[in-house]
Amino acid sequence: MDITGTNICKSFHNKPIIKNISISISSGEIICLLGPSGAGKTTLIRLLIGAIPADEGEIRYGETLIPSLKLLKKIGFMPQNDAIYDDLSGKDNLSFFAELYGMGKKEYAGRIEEVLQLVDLKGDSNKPVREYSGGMKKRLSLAAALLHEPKVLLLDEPTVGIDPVLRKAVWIQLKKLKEQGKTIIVSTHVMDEVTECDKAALIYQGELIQYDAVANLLSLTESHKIEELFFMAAEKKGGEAL
Ligand SMILES: Nc1ncnc2c1ncn2[C@@H]1O[C@H](COP(=O)(O)OP(=O)(O)OP(=O)(O)O)[C@@H](O)[C@H]1O
Repeated sequence: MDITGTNICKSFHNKPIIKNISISISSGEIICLLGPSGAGKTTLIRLLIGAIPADEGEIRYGETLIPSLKLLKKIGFMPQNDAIYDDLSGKDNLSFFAELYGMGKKEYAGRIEEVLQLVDLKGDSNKPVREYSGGMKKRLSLAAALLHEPKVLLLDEPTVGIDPVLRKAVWIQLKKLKEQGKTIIVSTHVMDEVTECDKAALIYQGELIQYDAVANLLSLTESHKIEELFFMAAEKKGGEAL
């Protein structure tokens, strides 16, 4: 499902946080929203799922305007701070989310096993989440976002706080999901992760400073490092890049 944002603006307390961003994401692509802390990535994701309204502009999934109750079932969202319950087991957390998504018990029992397998948590699914490591919690959150087989996945910093081996495992899973035709939007401030994506949207101080295929973006740099594009943006604006 293609996603199109047109002239999106959002302010908090009269301070512009998202400044006239237009972006098109084609079905089946993995794109990353890359930018330093405070650039506006989480705010843009919240706008893209319809969790907060834009002050100006519009967002459409296909032809449908966001927010839309009908679309909610097609969207999987993984927040930055894992929204899972420590006292419940991994499996009980997933049952809870399945009920929230309005899935029937018969439907979700099998699906829970599938997503647990996908994130490699089958062996630990009966343990309470308080006994999980940070990486296991991230993987459980990813499983929760996938339960209802959404067409579009928005993941807010899915690899923050997890070690490089698990980070790689998350990316392998995301690529498998892309192969299944899912559209995936991932926010990150880890510049290296950009090479895992088809396209990168570089967000700096609430503006979309570049949006292109990763190879094209790298060709704009001398160092072949994406940081350089932020340094150039900072120089223009007299601010700090990272
Ligand atoms: N609900 C809110 N009310 C007021 N200000 C907010 C709100 N949400 C975000 N902001 C502000 O908007 C700016 C962008 O925040 P946002 O969380 O979108 O950045 P980010 O790029 O996701 O950062 P990080 O990488 O640290 O998560 C910050 O200055 C933040 O304080």
